[in-house]
Amino acid sequence: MSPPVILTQDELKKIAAYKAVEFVESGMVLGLGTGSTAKHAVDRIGDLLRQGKLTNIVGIPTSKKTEEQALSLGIPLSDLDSHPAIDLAIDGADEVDPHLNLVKGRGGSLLREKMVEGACKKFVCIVDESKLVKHLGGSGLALPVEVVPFCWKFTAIKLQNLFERSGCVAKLRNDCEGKPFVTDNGNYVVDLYLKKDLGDLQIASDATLRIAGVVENGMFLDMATTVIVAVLVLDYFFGICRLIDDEKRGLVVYVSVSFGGKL
Ligand SMILES: O=C(CO)[C@H](O)[C@H](O)COP(=O)(O)O
Repeated sequence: MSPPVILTQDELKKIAAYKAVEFVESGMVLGLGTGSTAKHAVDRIGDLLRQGKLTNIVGIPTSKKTEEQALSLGIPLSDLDSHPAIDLAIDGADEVDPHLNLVKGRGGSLLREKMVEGACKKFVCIVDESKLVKHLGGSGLALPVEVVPFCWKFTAIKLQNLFERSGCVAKLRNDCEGKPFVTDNGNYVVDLYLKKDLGDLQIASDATLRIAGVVENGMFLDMATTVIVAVLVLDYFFGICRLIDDEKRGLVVYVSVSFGGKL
C-alpha cells in the first residue's frame, strides 16, 4: 500500500466545495460566495456548465471578485433585484460554531454575502476543519464589522465598549499598502478581537446594528442550512472519501482519505 498523502488545506477546501456543488441542479438561481473555498465551487460550476452537465444557471455574486471570476467562466449573472429568491448559495466561512452559526467577512464581503445568503432557500457553507470553533470569536481572529468611513474611530470605540466584557479590541482593517481596506460598497471594516465569548449571539449582533455608523456585522446566525466540513482523517481501511456524520442537524462532515491517488 502506498503511503497516505497528507492533503493541503486548499485541497480540503476544494473537496468541501466540490461536494457542495453536488447540490446544484440545472435551472437554479445560485448565490456565489467569496473567498478561497468558494472560488473552488465557482470554478466547478463553470466546469459543469462548459461540459453541458448543468444548464440554465443564474449566479448572484457576493463580491466584485467573484463576479469577475464567474464572468471569466461564462456563468450567467444577475442580481437580487431581478432574483429576490435564490435557490441555493454556496460560500465559505471564517468560523463555524456547533450550532452552525458563522463568522464571515475576513475577506471583506460580509454585507453582500449576508444579503445574498439571507435571500436563499438553502445555504451550504463549505469549510475545512480549521474553521470549527466552540464559540464565535473563539479562534482569536477577527470578527469583522463593516462601518461607514465617516468618523470610523467613533464607531470603532462604540463597538469596543459594547463588548468590553468580552475583552474586545477593535482595529481598523488595512490593505497591503497600509491604507484602510475599502469594501465593494465603499465602506471600511473594523475587526473585533475577543478574549471571551459574546454570550447571547443574537443580542450581540442586534446591539452592533444599533450603533449608528455600523452597516453590517460578520455574525451569520441561523443562516447556514448545511455545513460541509472537509476533514483529513487517515484511515487505512476505508475508501477515499466517506460521510461520517448525519445530516439531521445540517452538519455534514466529509472525511477525506488519500492513498496516493489523485482526488
Ligand atoms: O466571508 C468570507 C469573505 O468575506 C469568506 O467566505 C471567508 O473569509 C472564508 O474565506 P476562505 O474560504 O478564503 O477561507
